[in-house]
Parts: sequence; structure tokens; C-alpha cells
Amino acid sequence: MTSDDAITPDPETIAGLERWRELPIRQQPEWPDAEAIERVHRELALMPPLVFAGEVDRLRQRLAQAADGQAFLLQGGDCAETFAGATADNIRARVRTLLQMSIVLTYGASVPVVKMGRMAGQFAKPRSKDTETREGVTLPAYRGDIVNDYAFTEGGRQPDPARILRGYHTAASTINLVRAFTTGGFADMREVHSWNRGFAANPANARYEQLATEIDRAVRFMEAAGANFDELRDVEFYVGHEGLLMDYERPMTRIDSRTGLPYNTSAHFIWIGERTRQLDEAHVDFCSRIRNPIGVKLGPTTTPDDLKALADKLNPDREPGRLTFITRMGAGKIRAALPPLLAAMKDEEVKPLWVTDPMHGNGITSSTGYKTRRFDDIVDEVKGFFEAHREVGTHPGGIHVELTGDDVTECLGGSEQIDELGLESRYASLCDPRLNHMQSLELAFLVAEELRAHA
Ligand SMILES: O=C[C@H](O)[C@H](O)COP(=O)(O)O
Ligand SMILES: C=C(OP(=O)(O)O)C(=O)O
Repeated sequence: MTSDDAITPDPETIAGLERWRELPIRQQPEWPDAEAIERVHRELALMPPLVFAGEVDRLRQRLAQAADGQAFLLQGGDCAETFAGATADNIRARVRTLLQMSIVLTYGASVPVVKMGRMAGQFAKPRSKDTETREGVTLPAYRGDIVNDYAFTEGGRQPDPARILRGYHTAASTINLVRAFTTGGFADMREVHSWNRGFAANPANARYEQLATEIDRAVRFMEAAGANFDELRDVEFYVGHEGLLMDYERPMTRIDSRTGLPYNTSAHFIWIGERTRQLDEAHVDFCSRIRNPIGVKLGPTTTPDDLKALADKLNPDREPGRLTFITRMGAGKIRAALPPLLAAMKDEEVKPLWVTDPMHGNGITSSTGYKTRRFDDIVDEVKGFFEAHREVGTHPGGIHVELTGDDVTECLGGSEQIDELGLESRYASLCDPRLNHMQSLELAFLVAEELRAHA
């Protein structure tokens, strides 16, 4: 379609995109210079989109299949991406880890996996407190690299609008490399062994190697029998992040010339956090007006009425694949809190996609002062998620995890048995603790077993 035959958007659609400005809003920084932020808005609004609306539509179809029990969503990446961390090595390690997890799930549970990085835009963080105090000094909390610096200095913690543009460029180079990896041969299923290269030898890797050997043998057999695996060279890979910082999300939202409808072109998938999912506030209103599939994080206090109201607001036409509920209840609560929510949506003709985030309800602080999570709690929440779906008769549709491809020591336990003293050796996250490569693979094997049992 040329710009001449672009569909003209309805003026009400355009006006609706500004409605959030009149509503209560949470978790936004106090920018020191109103003019500077306006300049950034104007500049960002002219930058090329990072994703194409047609890809967003295809993802919606894939998520509809997952909601229907025909596929499974794997969503993972850093808690908080950083500008310095957007290196080729880091991005490759994360993509490889997700590909490995996905092959474990596909092969282990015979289910197509929708692959999505918590990547290329996961730069803004909601915080429990607006400030942080260290040794008697109080400064604004770190809100992610797109807002301020982690360095605990007055200048560092000052929100800086120029960071939004750097966030855009970092997201652009990240998504560029992700696309190169996933469509340039790196993600070819015949490379299953090579994805494991470079990661330290450990029991999860050894189990993976065994599985890769089986896949290799099956692929060689099928090729000998005439199957053409060249078609499986490229993989679909999507990106998503929390749609938190409105000064980034709004300028990245554009009108699709094919349909005249608004798409947030900063990512395929946008989710609303547990702290900003109030029905009559800015984030829910804004997300209700964009075409991207929307996720909502749900903590243990969510009620069936909250769910119904969110579904009415975010998916009034009950479009398949439009709405994903990402539950993050905590291992001790999920078995009581989730079944009534599943039951409340069970009779809907078009069901939401149910995804478990076993990370955010299981945060603890170690005696040595690190934010951490126990691998056992994460596993227990995943098991509770499958149990709840079995009890109610609904589809467990996906998993959302904070992970890295690196060998960090941020979560306790796993077969490497990271203990409290071990945390400090390679703790790199600037916000919440992530699963390392081995813990991620271990979790994938567990999910594959649960999925197989559920089938
Ligand atoms: O990633 C999620 C939140 O941003 C994070 O859990 C908030 O952490 P805080 O409680 O240290 O602010
Ligand atoms: C803040 C996050 O999660 P939640 O909204 O579930 O706390 C997150 O996923 O980074």
C-alpha cells in the first residue's frame, strides 16, 4: 500500500490516544525539564517503527492458538535490560537460551512454541518506593536505563529525557540482531548442538545434549526420507516489554496505513504491570486503544470481578489472542488464588491466554542483602499453575520468566545449588534476580514434563 492509498484514521481514534493524559497515572518519573520531554516526543514520533503491524497481527493469531491449547508461549529475558548490556554476546546468549528452552518444550511436549523475548524495550521499571536511601542519603529510585542511571549519585538518579532516545536506538539495534539471528540460519533446528556450545558443562546441559542428539538423528532420518528442513531454517521470534513509560509508548504508537488503526510499534506485545493495571487509569485506557496483543500481570489479590472488568475494557469484542493474563501469585498462594480466576473466565466463548510468571510473587531478600528467589519456589509455582488448570479444566498456555543466557548467581538453588553466600559471586541484575542458563534449561525440562502430563 502506498502512502497515497493509506486509510485515513477516524478522528476519535486519534483523540482517544491522548485520553490517558487526563487520567490518574502511576510509576512515571518527574522529568526536570518539560520542554525537553516535549522535544523528545516530537523526535521519537518521527523515528521508524521497530515492528510492522502485520507481524503484530500474526502474533495475535499465534496467541489465540496458545489460548486454545494448540501452542505454548515462552516469554523470557532480563528483568531490566540495560544500555551497556545490549552487546552481541549478551543478546546471542539470551536468544540461544530461549531457542534451547523452546526446543526442549517442542520436542518434550510435542507442542508448537511461540517464542518471545522480554527484550528490545524492557528498559523501564516500576518500583515499590519512589526513593532509595543508602547510608543516610536519599535519592530517586532507579527506574530503568530509559529514565535514569543506576549509579547512586544525585546526577545519576536525575531522570534524563535524552535516555528515551537512547532507549529507542538500543532497542532498534537489539531487535536488528535478534532478527538476524532468527532468520539468518543461527536458529536453524539443525544447529541444536551448536546452541549449547560455550555454556559451562553441567547436568542440565548434559540432558540437553542428549535431547539434541535425538533431534539430530530424527532430522537426519527425515532428510534421508526426503523431508526438506530448509523451510525450518527461520523461526518466528517476537519481542515484548512492560508498556510502562508513557513518554516512550505514546510516541512509538502509530497509525497503520493498511487499516487506519493504532499500533504500538515499539514491540509486538505489550503488558500492563501489576502496579498499573487499575481499570480507570492511564495504562489500561491507553492499552485498550492499541491493536497489539495485551498482557496484564495479576497478583494474588485479583478478584474474578477485576478480571471481567479488564476483559470488558481491553477486549470488548472478545477477539481471539488479544488478551493474555499473566499470573504471578507466589508459590504459597497460587493453588488457592488461581482456580477461582480460571473458573470466572472458563465459560467465555473466547478465552484469554493464561501464562504463569513464577518469578514476581516469589521475591525474598537473602540474609546477605541480595534480592533473590528460590528456584524451588519458582518450580512450585509452575506446578501450582498446572494443577490449577487441571482442577478447573482450562489450558495452561505459557510461561513468562526473567532469565539470562549468562552464568549469573542471582536465584538460589537449582542443581548447581547456589546458596546465600554464592549469590555475590556473579550477581549482575540491576533490579530483580534472573534464572541463569542452567536454571532456565532445568525449568524448561520441568515445564515440558508438566505439559506432557497435561496433554
Ligand atoms: O521487576 C519488577 C519490579 O520492578 C521490582 O520487583 C520492583 O522492585 P522493588 O520492590 O525493589 O522496587
Ligand atoms: C514489574 C514486573 O512484574 P509485575 O508487574 O508482575 O510486578 C516485571 O515483570 O518486570
